[in-house]
Amino acid sequence: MSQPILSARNLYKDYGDTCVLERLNVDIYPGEFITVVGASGCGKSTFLKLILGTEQASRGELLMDNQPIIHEPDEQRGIVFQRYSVFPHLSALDNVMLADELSHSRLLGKCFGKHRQQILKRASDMLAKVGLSHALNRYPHELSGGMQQRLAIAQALMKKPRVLLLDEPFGALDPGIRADMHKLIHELWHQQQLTIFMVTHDIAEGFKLGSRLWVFDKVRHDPQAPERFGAQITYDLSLSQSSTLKQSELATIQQTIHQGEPSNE
Ligand SMILES: Nc1ncnc2c1ncn2[C@@H]1O[C@H](COP(=O)(O)OP(=O)(O)OP(=O)(O)O)[C@@H](O)[C@H]1O
Repeated sequence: MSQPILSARNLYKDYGDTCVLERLNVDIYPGEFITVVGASGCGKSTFLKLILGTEQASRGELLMDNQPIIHEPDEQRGIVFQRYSVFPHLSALDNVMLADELSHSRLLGKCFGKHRQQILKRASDMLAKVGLSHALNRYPHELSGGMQQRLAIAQALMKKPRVLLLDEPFGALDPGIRADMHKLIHELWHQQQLTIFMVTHDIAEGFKLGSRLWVFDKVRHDPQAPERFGAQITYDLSLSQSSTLKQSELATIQQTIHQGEPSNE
């Protein structure tokens, strides 16, 4: 088996006195598609931020290629949020070109001549890959929700990241559009040989898309001090074996995800 691309070793994340994540010990291998579910506020986005490098572990280690992860975002890690991943004042094409232009010309953020032509070609190809060839010059507010997420994915992939982080990327989309996005993300996963983490509130989406599904939940509770203990990975399922999942386990996972939400009864 290949070496892990990422490893958590006794990883904790606290905010002040609140423990959000505790004692995570896990290896992630190149090419895995990990879907992450869990109750609201249990620390799913925090885990993505630790991988992205915008947050740091409070204790323990997060390793990438067996080295401590770099504590700032870099080209190896791309992220797409549910909303607001793209710049509203730039056209689709300019949004996708921006990171490359900035890395060639930090001062101006604009390239000229041959460099610009190369970046333009790559950006157009990337937008074609996500099905946005017809919308190169449109601004984000002129795009539908699904198109905006396609744009955000194109932008994140321009730097050829090895790890793609998706924080509820399809949560705001209609079901039909979601199905199209599922197809797209699966194609890109294979084509670009990505390792993907995707947070979702939709367990069916988690099972459908992932090669591995994690459930985050607290295993220890202190009623006097709810902030004392953080979430751990309580289920780590290889989805090729998901058929062996018992109905009772599925019900438990569903309960875990929806705990704390108002009931409809
Ligand atoms: N910068 C921060 N400072 C202090 N507390 C924070 C910060 N970021 C997150 N938290 C807290 O950490 C906990 C986990 O937040 P996080 O956003 O990771 O949860 P989540 O599982 O992604 O939730 P949701 O499903 O609702 O998006 C929450 O209690 C949140 O209030």
